[in-house]
Amino acid sequence: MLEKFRVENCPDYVYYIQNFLTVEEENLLLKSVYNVPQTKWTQLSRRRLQNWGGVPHHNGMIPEAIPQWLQTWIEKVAGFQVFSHLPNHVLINEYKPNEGIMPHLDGPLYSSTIATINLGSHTVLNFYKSEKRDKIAFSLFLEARSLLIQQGDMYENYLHGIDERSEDVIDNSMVNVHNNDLISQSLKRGTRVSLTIRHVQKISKIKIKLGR
Ligand SMILES: O=C(O)CCC(=O)C(=O)O
Ligand SMILES: [Fe+2]
Repeated sequence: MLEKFRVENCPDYVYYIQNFLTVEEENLLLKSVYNVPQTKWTQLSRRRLQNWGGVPHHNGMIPEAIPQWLQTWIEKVAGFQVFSHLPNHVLINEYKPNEGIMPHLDGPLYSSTIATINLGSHTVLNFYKSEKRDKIAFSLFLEARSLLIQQGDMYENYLHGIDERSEDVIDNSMVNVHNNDLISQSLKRGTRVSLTIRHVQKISKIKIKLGR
């Protein structure tokens, strides 16, 4: 089912689905993201984030209920049958222009399939061979309303990061760009919201009793 979305010229496996969401769905989802209490946001120096499902921890994540507006999207993405377990965690990141994320690996807290819903603005996700952080191996051009699925070698062995810039020049290092009209175009970034949907492997048995 996903085969026609497979991205070539990069390690196994990457799937990229343009217009996975309609504009209406994008607006509704953004509305839900911005409708949460301010205390749900964690402000970092170069982005802010919301953790849903619990905070992953090497001793085990203490599970928290995921709201229906997110669960709906978890189930839509799981419909592609790429996950061996139903995802139990969503990390929402918000990047303003000139914000990004340093090259990193997501590590063993998560199972090795990850889905990203992209909202609000394009960005460019860069990949690095673990031993060579200084040189970009290849990149993906992520458009608003798209879905990215990564698995296996791609997830386990390549660092990923987003440069802190206000615009991106599209070039041939972006392995999922097939429209030659885009090459050399300079695109201004807006505010991007990404939803990273994953399965956290280790769950704590401790149940938090809610007061009452
Ligand atoms: O915003 C993105 O697409 C990347 C987020 C990310 O790499 C992370 O939170 O670990
Ligand atoms: Fe990451």
